Amino acid sequence: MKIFPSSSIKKLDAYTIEHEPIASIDLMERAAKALTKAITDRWKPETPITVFAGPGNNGGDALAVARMLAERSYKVEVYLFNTKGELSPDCQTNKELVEIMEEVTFHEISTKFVPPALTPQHLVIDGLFGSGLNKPLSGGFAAVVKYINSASAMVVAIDTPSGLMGEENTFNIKSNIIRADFTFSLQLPKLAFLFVENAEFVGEWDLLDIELNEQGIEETETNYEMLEIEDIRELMKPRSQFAHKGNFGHALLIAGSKGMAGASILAARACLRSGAGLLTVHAPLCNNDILQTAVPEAMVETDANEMYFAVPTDTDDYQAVGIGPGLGKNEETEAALLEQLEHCQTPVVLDADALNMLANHRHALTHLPKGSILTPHPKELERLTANVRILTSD
Ligand SMILES: NC(=O)C1=CN([C@@H]2O[C@H](COP(=O)(O)OP(=O)(O)OC[C@H]3O[C@@H](n4cnc5c(N)ncnc54)[C@H](OP(=O)(O)O)[C@@H]3O)[C@@H](O)[C@H]2O)[C@H](O)CC1
Ligand SMILES: [K+]
Repeated sequence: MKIFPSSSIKKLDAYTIEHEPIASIDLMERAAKALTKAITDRWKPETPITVFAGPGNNGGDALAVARMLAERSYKVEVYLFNTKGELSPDCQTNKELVEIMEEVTFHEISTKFVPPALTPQHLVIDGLFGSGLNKPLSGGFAAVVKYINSASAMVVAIDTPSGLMGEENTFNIKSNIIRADFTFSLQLPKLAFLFVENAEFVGEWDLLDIELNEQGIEETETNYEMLEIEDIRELMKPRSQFAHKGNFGHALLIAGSKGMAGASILAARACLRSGAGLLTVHAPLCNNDILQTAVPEAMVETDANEMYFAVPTDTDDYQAVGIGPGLGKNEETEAALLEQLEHCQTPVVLDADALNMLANHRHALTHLPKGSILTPHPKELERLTANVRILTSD
């Protein structure tokens, strides 16, 4: 699934509006219906609802949701923040529709805001800002966010938690971002949802289909994509009825050391599970019996060293080589790794300790065989890239 930066989302809306075609107010109505369904599926009509709406289309969505919930007998109170005396056209239209409803308690805030009581039974709907946020929140809006965050009510964010930038939040102010329990995002997830440091703001998130134009999504380029199970499924090649282990390549795994047999077992199982026909694990003698018992499907080639990887092996007969899990960082292992890579013509997957050791020998990364893959976790990546900027600018 493609992930678009906030700057492209407006274009995708516009594409749908032009090509479906649909009036933008009707697209908002569609979004509000989907949001209302997601809310009414989870919260009963007895739930008191407080809606916080901003001046843009995120606020417009929130006002339309307020109207639809009131039509379904929910008790709804609305706070529309119109501090500049200017609302987006669709927000204005939805304001006019909701403010006349007897069932809704409506407040338009231009200057003074007296915060409402929010109990643990309340559901807050955050429609202050969505994909149109262009800088971190401050001033009055930040105060409203802090108030909502300090309350014990449940919070549902429309499209995105208000205050969270769609992509880059390194310099954002954490206390000025809504901490939602649920985020119902319209059609597409925001890149920011996928970063662990934003989980406290986004809460549980779900995508609501608002039928944005498929062709628009296809034609619009983006640097980000989220791999889903369907994408992986498409990569899997069908196997013929008469296929056998000899048809699916022979992998070599250089892994494990004394006390780290587990890493080599997990990597060996993963390698076989991902489809390699044959697997040989190059391991120190001390791990031989463990490996042969735990992963009988794999062959074991023992290193001349009993405890750790110390002697490079011939890789010519293999189609892929995995190096790293549980290797340890012994000096001899480090030397063996460098020598192994120097002579290796077969694509390698470098993981774990192989990456940790290569952090001190980055030159070795420049002549890896074509098709090689590095799989660092964030800490390993940090070690690998430490001081890179300083090194390249010198
Ligand atoms: N396809 C879809 O996803 C659909 C989305 N919809 C909803 O629309 C919003 C995006 O609406 P938009 O009007 O573009 O933007 P916002 O509502 O998020 O906010 C715009 C206003 O906010 C002001 N702004 C921006 N940053 C700040 C800030 N830090 N402090 C104060 N004010 C801020 C901005 O004013 P400027 O003068 O700064 O431009 C705007 O007034 C999307 O999230 C969905 O909820 C559609 O309803 C359906 C299709
Ligand atoms: K929001």
